[in-house]
Amino acid sequence: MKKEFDVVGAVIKDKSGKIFCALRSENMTLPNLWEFPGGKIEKGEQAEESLVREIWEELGCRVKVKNHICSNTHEYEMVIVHFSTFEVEILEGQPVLHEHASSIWLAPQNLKSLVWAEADIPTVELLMRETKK
Ligand SMILES: Nc1nc2c([nH]c(=O)n2[C@H]2C[C@H](O)[C@@H](COP(=O)(O)OP(=O)(O)OP(=O)(O)O)O2)c(=O)[nH]1
Repeated sequence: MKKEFDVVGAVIKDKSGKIFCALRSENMTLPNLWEFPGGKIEKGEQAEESLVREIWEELGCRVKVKNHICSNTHEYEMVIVHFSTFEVEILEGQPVLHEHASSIWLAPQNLKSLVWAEADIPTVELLMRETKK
């Protein structure tokens, strides 16, 4: 049986509405794919708590979790990921890459120029649709 994980991802927007996108490094699972920073929800954690912890570990900044954006399940070759994204606001600091290979701030309409982890596509499409309204 495939392993299943609950995973949270953060949609961080700057003042102009650009979104923070992070590139998974070669030594991570799903290498060289773009994602929303975050990670697996650990036992006993709420999704929001995990996201605050993961962003602190991965990007060294303090964040507040705002609204839920999207939840979906994606079956990869090796694992099944239950993925939820939330908009987060930076309270303190700026993202510094501790684990990712690279990062970029992109306007929502340009998000599709990156190659995303497959579980992230529903969030990417929703963010792109929102700006067209
Ligand atoms: N963080 C994150 N993981 C994602 C995204 N999309 C997606 O499919 N994933 C997958 C990749 C991994 O299989 C899983 C999360 O793993 P991770 O390596 O980021 O999480 P983690 O730091 O808690 O894991 P670990 O290395 O401590 O085991 O979810 C995304 O946008 N952000």
